Amino acid sequence: MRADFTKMHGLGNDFIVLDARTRSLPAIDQAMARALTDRHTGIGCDQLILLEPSDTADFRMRIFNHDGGEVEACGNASRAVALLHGAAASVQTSGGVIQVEPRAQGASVDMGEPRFDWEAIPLAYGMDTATMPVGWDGLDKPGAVNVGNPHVVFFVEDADAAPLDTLGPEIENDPLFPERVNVNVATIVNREHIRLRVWERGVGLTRACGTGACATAVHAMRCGLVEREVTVTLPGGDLTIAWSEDNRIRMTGPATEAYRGSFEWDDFA
Ligand SMILES: N[C@@H](CCC[C@H](N)C(=O)O)C(=O)O
Repeated sequence: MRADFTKMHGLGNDFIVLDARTRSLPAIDQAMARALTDRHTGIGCDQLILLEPSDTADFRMRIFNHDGGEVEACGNASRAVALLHGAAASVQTSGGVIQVEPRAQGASVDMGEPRFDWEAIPLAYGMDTATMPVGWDGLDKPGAVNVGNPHVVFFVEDADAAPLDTLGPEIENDPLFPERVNVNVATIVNREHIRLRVWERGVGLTRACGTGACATAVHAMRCGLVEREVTVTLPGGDLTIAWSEDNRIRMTGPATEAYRGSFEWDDFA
């Protein structure tokens, strides 16, 4: 069987989107997700996105990382699917229901409420998630936030100089994080601007991470370091993140369709 896909990205964090909302597709397992996301022998991307019908929202978005693992949330993909859908919609994810709204050249997304309890991150044992008493070779005292998926955030002098390629995988796989974790290193430029690099769980270094931008901005706001609306500059470009008085995170930024294509399902199954 031939299957259609759309190749999209949000600030260079790229996706294969498969749309099974009106035409069902065979089940996707971890091995198939890995085969499709492979940049040498597959189509290649950071995340594979599968759209399906939903009983509780306008549609459901499932997210598979580059390593094939299925995860709960993806901020950049939320904007991409808003663009693809072409209208405001509620989207069921395993991290919660989010609200997407296409905008000129992108989308704005209500990402829901952040969670700070150590059990909700999740961490292996209890501690203060605003200033965690832990460290890894010079990266220390991070904060932890769950914005649908788990994040740890380090404030550093110079995010570009942080050794994320070596410490990222170490921290991602530390037993402190039973579900593993996305690792953010951030520099506060001023009260309205943060620079950020992200080591994504199940992927590695990416050009941008929407949930990482949300988690980092909210942690910086929780620490009183920035205003309740900030620009977060990632290697791939800028996102605007706001945390409202009623505890909801709004992310606004670009999304792009790169091209469409099709592939033979059995070649990857
Ligand atoms: N690229 C994403 C996050 C994708 C999932 C993440 N790697 C995880 O494992 O939680 C984003 O834009 O938020």
